[in-house]
Amino acid sequence: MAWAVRSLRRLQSAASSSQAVRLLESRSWIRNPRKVDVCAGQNFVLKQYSSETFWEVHGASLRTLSTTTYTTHEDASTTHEVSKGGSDDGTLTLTSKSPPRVVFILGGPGSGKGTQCQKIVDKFGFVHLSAGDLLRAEIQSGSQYGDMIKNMIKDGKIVPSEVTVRLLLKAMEDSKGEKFLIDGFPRNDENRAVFERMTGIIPEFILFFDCPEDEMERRVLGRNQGRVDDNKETMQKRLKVFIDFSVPVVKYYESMGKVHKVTATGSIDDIHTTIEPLFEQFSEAHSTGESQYATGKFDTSPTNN
Ligand SMILES: Nc1ncnc2c1ncn2[C@@H]1O[C@H](COP(=O)(O)OP(=O)(O)O)[C@@H](O)[C@H]1O
Ligand SMILES: Nc1ccn([C@H]2C[C@H](O)[C@@H](COP(=O)(O)OP(=O)(O)O)O2)c(=O)n1
Repeated sequence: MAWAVRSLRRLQSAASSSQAVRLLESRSWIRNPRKVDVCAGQNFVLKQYSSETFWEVHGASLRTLSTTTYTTHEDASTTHEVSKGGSDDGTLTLTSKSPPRVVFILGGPGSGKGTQCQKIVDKFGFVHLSAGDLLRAEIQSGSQYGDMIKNMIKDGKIVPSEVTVRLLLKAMEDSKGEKFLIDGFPRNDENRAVFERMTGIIPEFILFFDCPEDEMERRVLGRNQGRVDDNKETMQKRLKVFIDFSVPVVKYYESMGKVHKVTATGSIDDIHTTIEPLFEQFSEAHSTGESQYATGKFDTSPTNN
């Protein structure tokens, strides 16, 4: 979960008393691991610095910080008590970490996102996270949000972003992966903004499966997975939601030059062959330590218009 730590604007000693001592404020320290002495009983306020760097915070001998990492949000600093006891002084080690690499997989319902993700996972070792699967698992888990999620899915609506992003983040952290295919997300602008705000992650690129509506409907109605939303009535609503809310997100990323549009008709293998070079290029760029995220060098020109 080390990657989940947002970069820190500053790390302050912020004990409730007025003796709070600022430990770090300038940017210079963020480049290298840094050790900071702390005293028992202090609190620390962790704040985001920017979306470029992620931080791991370990307390060498501090009970409450040992192997703990933190996520901070743009609009909310997080206060952590370092130690409750009086004999637990120690050292914090701050280590910068690379953010995880994320590719968003978008396309209408039934356009083949999940099918292609599986093939990419098999070959390129990404962790595949389907937002829809996570929401369905949340229903099954008996969560307090279960009924709400189920009703919204049944009605073809988009579940509130805070719920979906929290599920995604947890799955990312649990997986311990470093590169992710996030499938069926972001489905609207709110999804996109909340994800960016909560993680600071900018996607490497977006793969958009372009499929005619009648083909999507045919596939969904033939999918036979017992889903509450794979019926004609809900499918009509999902297609409308897709056009009204998801297509604008694709356009947003298009304006950033991040979208690879893939024609989603044709055989499963042919479509895979079309998108494979994109992931080969991605793997090559990252095996040499380069990152589009960091360098802007990754070729994001569309593969198949
Ligand atoms: N290229 C394709 N041609 C025909 N059927 C496909 C193709 N890709 C996927 N399918 C089938 O269409 C259905 C929907 O695919 P899926 O990957 O679940 O779509 P999505 O994740 O976009 O909703 C599945 O039954 C799948 O087997
Ligand atoms: N980001 C997301 C993804 C899915 N959902 C909900 C609403 C969607 O209609 C359902 C099903 O999504 P899923 O991606 O599994 O399936 P389709 O691409 O529609 O076939 O889940 C959501 O609310 N927010």
